[in-house]
Amino acid sequence: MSIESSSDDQYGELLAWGASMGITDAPLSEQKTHGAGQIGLSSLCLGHCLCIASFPAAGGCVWFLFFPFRRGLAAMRDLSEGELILRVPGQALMSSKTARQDPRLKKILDSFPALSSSQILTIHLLSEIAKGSTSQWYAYLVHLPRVHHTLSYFCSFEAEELQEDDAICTAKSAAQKAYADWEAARPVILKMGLSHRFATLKAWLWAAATVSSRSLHVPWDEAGALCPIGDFFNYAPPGQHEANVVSDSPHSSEKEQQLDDEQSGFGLSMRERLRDGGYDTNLGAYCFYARQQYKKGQQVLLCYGQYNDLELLEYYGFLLPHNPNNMVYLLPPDPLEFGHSNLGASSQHLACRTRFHLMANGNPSFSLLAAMRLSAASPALRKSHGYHALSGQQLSIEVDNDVYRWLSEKCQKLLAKFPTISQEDIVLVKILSACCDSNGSQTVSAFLNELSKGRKPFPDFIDKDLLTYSPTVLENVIKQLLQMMKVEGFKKGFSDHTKIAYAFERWKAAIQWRLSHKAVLERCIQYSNRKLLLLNKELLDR
Ligand SMILES: C[S@@+](CC[C@H](N)C(=O)[O-])C[C@H]1O[C@@H](n2cnc3c(N)ncnc32)[C@H](O)[C@@H]1O
Repeated sequence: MSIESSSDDQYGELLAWGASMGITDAPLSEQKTHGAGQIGLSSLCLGHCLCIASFPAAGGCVWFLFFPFRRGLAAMRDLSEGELILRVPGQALMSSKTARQDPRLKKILDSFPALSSSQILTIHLLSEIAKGSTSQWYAYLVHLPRVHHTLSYFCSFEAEELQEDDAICTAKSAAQKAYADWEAARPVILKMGLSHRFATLKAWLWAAATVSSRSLHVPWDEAGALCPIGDFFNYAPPGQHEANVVSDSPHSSEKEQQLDDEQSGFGLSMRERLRDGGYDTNLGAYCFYARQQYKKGQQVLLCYGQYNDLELLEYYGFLLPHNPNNMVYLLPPDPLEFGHSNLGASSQHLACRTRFHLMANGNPSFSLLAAMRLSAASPALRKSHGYHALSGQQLSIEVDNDVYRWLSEKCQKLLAKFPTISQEDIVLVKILSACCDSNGSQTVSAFLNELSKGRKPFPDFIDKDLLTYSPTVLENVIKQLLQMMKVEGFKKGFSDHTKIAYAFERWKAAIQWRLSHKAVLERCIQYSNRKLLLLNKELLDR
């Protein structure tokens, strides 16, 4: 078993509370044999299929800072694909419905009709936490994570470190939206008479991020519901086994390209999307199914939906080492860029921007390729053979030549706009990881001390292989670290090692995000250049 099973002591009360609420991982047949009303046959709600466990968090964990482990659910025995593995009855969920079951909260909420569902759920969470041990969800609430690193937490420096305009804008908007939501919800929190600490922006950010990163879809409320125990499942992206993210091999056919496009777009099979489970109105419970076979001890994962890297960071505060659904949006060129008139060219580009993107493996999406081919074709060719492009076919070798040259140059230009190169990002991530992983706060402070004394050789705890990087790369990295030390938030937090370490984690996440963004552009350049070589050969052979 590559995991550490968490003792029943630590989660004993939660598991017993879960059983009393009817949460169970026992098979439905047992419930039938023993009759309804005896769902919790065992005194603990887990143990038949699942247990709470800690898994090594290498590569993907952002918020479990000083603990290189991530909590999740493990298989207690071999599980087969499609097996029902957990049921959480509706009465155990926290949603806007249960918010309105609290008569005091309902009365106040009724006088604030403009609040969104997410705001209501966030207020509900804060109000239950404020109740302490008298809350019916107390046993669950005490196990919620204390820290999140969703984009709403990013300060201006951290947002800018994403280095890409759309991403920076998304991060800043997330922080602004959280602030605006808090301002609008604060009168409700104050009217409820909760203590001042529950009305702070800090408390709001935490509660809103908890809702964002843990709520599951329910049919009756767009904010979803908090689902005790069910929200212990960590995430696996859809289509993980089909997509070959790291492969650099070009597509052998346009058909294959279309298939990839569909898998990473709207073409996921219903089965792929739904087999994880959802709220079952017949059973009156949230039901979870094994999405694949699991061996005893393996981590059981849940697909929360299809997200690119920025969305994972925005809603969940973490990044996957390889996300098959990552993408880089890219608007197709205007025909004018190829010296052709744009009369008669499609003007739908802005309307369906998301369909124009580079996929995680660097290949253009089906729609982007079709649009580039149409733009690169002469008006006459566009008119006579444009439909070929729309069905994924080449219009001519010359057109494809122009397309892939444009694409390669475009990606090079985009890469050149970034203030750092990938190698510098890699070194920075290594340094920040060393700061956060080894000795936690002590390491951070030792590191900052070394830096403030202007010592150029990296402190001992930093990976020695850093010295194999070119002096220019290292100089630039040191410049960035020193620049970061001047940032107001960091300066103030120097005495608080935990705060600094959290800030390092967010900074690291921003750098990792831009690294994976650049990696897609780099893969696209390689892909386009390989295509150009093949096309040139075809031209010569003609
Ligand atoms: C619904 S909770 C899952 C359970 C959570 N690990 C816990 O201990 O409560 C979602 C959060 O878990 C973490 N998480 C989930 N899947 C992850 C993954 N594949 N890699 C890294 N972190 C993940 C992220 O912090 C995310 O916001």
